[in-house]
Amino acid sequence: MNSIVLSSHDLSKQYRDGKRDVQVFEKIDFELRQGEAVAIVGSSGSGKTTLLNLLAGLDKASQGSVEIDGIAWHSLSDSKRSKLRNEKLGFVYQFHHLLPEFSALENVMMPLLIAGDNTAKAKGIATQLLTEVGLSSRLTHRPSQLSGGERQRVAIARALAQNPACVLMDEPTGNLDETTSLEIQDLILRLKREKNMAFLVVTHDEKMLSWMDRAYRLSNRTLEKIE
Ligand SMILES: Nc1ncnc2c1ncn2[C@@H]1O[C@H](COP(=O)(O)OP(=O)(O)OP(=O)(O)O)[C@@H](O)[C@H]1O
Repeated sequence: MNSIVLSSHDLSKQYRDGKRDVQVFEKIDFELRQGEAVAIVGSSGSGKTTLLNLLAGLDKASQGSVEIDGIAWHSLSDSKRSKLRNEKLGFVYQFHHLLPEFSALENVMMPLLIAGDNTAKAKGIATQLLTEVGLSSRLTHRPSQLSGGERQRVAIARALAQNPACVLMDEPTGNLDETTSLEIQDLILRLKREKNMAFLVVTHDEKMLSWMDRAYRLSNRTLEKIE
């Protein structure tokens, strides 16, 4: 069986709201293995973003722990946590946050340059990734010159730049039409198959559930498996 990339144990989160504590969720046990695509759905305010941030080590749990490749986020210093996050995780959000003044190629090169690769190496890897997502003819286009689906594919290529074990996606098809959503679906399925990458997708799009390996609903402060 493929190894576990991301897991949570007894994970609880509460926020202090004025004088009272608001429990978002409690005692969540979760596992994501290499090569799996797993979805989490839930109504607005159910805690999906909070959970994603905890899994990514971007926020601290109230109780319980999250492990990435067997290492607990809370056992690391801030700098080691950032380093591990950059190495192991890729992020794709609905509003992809591409840098508007840079080309598709430069946007994908950026995390590699920040990680210390030289320009030639970063350019080579970014060109290959953009080719893999079907954008070899769009390398020099800026985000404003690309369609919504093309921008999302640039964001996916950028998330893959450091060959992460796991890609976390928040509403990856949220602002896309049906045809473009299907293209993103095909791309995720291919990357899963060819690179054995794990995908965790937070979505409102219930259509995505049909092609996921597993799906959960965040509701009543717990994660319920959707059968
Ligand atoms: N920093 C915070 N302080 C206090 N309460 C918070 C904070 N962040 C989130 N919450 C509350 O926690 C709950 C879960 O929020 P969260 O953003 O995780 O939900 P969500 O499922 O991602 O919602 P949506 O689908 O609308 O984005 C909400 O009730 C929200 O108001």
